[in-house]
Amino acid sequence: MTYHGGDRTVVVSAPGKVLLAGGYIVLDRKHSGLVFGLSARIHVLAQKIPTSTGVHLSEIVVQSPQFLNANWRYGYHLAPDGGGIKVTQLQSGTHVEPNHFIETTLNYVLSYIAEVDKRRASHGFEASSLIVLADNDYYSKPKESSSTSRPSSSSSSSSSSNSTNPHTRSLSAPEHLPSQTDAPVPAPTTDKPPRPRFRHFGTTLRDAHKTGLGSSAAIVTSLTAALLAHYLPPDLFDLSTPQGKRVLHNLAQVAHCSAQGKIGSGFDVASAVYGSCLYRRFSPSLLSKLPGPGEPGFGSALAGLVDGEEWDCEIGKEQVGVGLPEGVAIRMCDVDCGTATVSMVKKVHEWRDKNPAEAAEVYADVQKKVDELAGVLREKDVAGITPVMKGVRELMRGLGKSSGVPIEPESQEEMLDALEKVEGVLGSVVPGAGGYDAAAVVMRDDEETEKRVKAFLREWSAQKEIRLRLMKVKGETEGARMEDVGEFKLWIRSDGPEAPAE
Ligand SMILES: Nc1ncnc2c1ncn2[C@@H]1O[C@H](COP(=O)(O)OP(=O)(O)O)[C@@H](O)[C@H]1O
Ligand SMILES: C[C@@](O)(CCOP(=O)(O)OP(=O)(O)O)CC(=O)O
Repeated sequence: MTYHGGDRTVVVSAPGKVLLAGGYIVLDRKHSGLVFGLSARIHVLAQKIPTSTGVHLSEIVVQSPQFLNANWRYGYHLAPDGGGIKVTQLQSGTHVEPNHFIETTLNYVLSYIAEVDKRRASHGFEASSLIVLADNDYYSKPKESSSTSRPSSSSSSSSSSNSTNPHTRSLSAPEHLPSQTDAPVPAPTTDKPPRPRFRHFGTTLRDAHKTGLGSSAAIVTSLTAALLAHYLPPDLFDLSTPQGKRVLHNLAQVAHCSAQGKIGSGFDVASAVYGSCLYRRFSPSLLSKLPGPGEPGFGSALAGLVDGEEWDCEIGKEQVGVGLPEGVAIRMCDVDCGTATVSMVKKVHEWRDKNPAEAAEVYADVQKKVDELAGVLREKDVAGITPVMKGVRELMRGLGKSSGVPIEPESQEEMLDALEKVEGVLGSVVPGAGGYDAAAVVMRDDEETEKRVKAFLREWSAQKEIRLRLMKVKGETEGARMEDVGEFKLWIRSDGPEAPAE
């Protein structure tokens, strides 16, 4: 007999991140970093896959309909000796590349659920479908040729009754509706099609061009929350409560760290859950004793850790305040270049270990600027933003020079100096680890400033033969949240029960 813990249809979203100040120092628990959530979110819709009477389907299907070949099917079993629930990717027909972040998240979250919801028998997971929908800014625009060869929602679903709804117009629906790859190529039209909310990128995920907004943290967080909200009854998981957020944070951190190889400070998962904050990391030793998925004792050790009191990270929401000063926005510039965060971190750490006294001094100076920047933003001191941000840039440039790491490389320095002269721009930085791939701009939130910044970036791109663009995404303070299921009707299975909104 299968236990139904709720199996509700839910949609949860989590925001992307920008580490405005505190890169590198935030890896050390002595210090903290100022992180903002972003308006670009990754949404996960969780729903039941109905089966005929008497048939038991043990399958969890995850689909990312904005990409080619992005359907992952998993079987699952209870591992011996308390090893938790272990999933195995099922292959049928075309080879589907594994998705390490999704698979790891399923192992951790299903094991946690099986452990805390004792009423759920060992095989008590009803089959479910999870659909991932990422806001368009997470990836660079596909080239024109590829975008016209893919069915964009506006064409593929223009005959649907929902065609006037921008949320449902964006894509053909995933597998249970006509398949993306088989959908007809839209007839050429002279009208510019409306911009879909969730566009098809015309590539596999591996070939997609990420813009560095923190896709893995946002997907791990929203997938974790969707699974918890789908399978657990509300008395065991409620995202609107501090306890619900705590469980989500701890579980998503553990899963993300494991998938990522335990290298990050976790600021990206923290902001995916809580939104903007002054973040102090947890002690890395917290995770050191946890067995891996499937290993003896994994299930209970995981639940003990997630629900336990040892978490020493600090999420300073009050240090950041309720939002940015009126009329000021954080915007992101995609520089269309990659940066290797991991090797940069390694090199900075090598330098720090060889020069402990100098490094401690620089780290302390950066920390001062992090606190000052949080302070001017919190106090809505618009005039204070420019000098503090200049100070952040200077220190990060210095850290880069000392350690031999291109944190603010010359090409970025030159560009940011020129950008800061544009009227309405209050400050800029290379966010996070820095490098060549992005710039964050704090600017006046009005059309004229946006036009001037876009014109500047166009001109600079032409002059330097690079591709720089202002993304739509803006800094925002809210973290993970339940979404209105009604807005995602196109992706709700027509063969399943119409679900309550939340
Ligand atoms: N839309 C998506 N659907 C499914 N998986 C995704 C999606 N976006 C990101 N991922 C997962 O996250 C991984 C990217 O993580 P990573 O390289 O750390 O990038 P980021 O810096 O954006 O977090 C992908 O390989 C994939 O496993
Ligand atoms: C160096 C860091 O402190 C900041 C890196 O920030 P980014 O925003 O550059 O990160 P990725 O998008 O994952 O590359 C490492 C960390 O804190 O995890």
